Amino acid sequence: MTVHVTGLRVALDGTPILHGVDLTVAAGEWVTVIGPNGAGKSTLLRAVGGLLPFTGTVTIAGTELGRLARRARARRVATVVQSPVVPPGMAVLDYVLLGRTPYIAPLGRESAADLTAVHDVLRRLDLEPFASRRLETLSGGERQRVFLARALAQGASVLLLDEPTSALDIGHQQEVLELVDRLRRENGLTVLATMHDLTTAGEYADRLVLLADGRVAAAGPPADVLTETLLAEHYRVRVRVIPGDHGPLVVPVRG
Ligand SMILES: Nc1ncnc2c1ncn2[C@@H]1O[C@H](COP(=O)(O)OP(=O)(O)OP(=O)(O)O)[C@@H](O)[C@H]1O
Repeated sequence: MTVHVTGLRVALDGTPILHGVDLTVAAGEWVTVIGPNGAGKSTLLRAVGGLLPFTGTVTIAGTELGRLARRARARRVATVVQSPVVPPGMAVLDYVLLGRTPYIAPLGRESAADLTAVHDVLRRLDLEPFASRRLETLSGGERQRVFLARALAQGASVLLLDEPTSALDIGHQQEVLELVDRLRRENGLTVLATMHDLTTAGEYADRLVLLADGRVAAAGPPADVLTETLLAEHYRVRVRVIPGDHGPLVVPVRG
């Protein structure tokens, strides 16, 4: 499903944060938003996920976000925010099952298909041994995988990922990103993510969007955005950009 964002403006508590962002993610494409702290990356993702009021237009497969009822929207778009609120005492299995809410009738019970979907995603994310554990007893990285599991269990065609691997060791980082990429290739999942690790961002995305002070400063294939000049200008850092097998490798160097 194509995501089309036009003239997106967001103000938080009266402070303008996004100043007219245009962005398209084609169906089955992976776009990652990069940019320095405070640039507005999370705000952008939350607005596209319908979690924040905004002006401008966001359409999902041609339908304006605001025209979709909550359940219909949840079947199309799943968002993993940076610090989800966790109901106290909830077991991993029950939390991931919440991802199936858009398919369960109000006051109804989950079906066998819902449970199969949940177990499938727990298996894919190495989370089966944690199924009955309370969420608050998990490590930060284990919990981050559970948040992703809930979003995947939602079965939406568009996945919004805000810093999905920030708490993961490099092994799990690669595993999680490869899984998302496989779902994208096999099921046509559309991915809009934010990431701080520029090399990883470039390795997995078809296109990068560099956000700075609430505006798009550059957009295009990773090699066009991950340049020493653009990164020096927007991150105030000296980097060396080295050609890699799956995109440029960005190495910070002492100035
Ligand atoms: N309620 C608020 N009132 C005013 N400004 C806010 C409010 N909430 C967030 N902001 C500001 O909005 C800006 C964008 O925040 P956002 O979290 O979207 O940035 P980000 O690019 O995701 O940053 P990071 O890389 O640090 O996660 C920040 O400068 C933040 O301080």
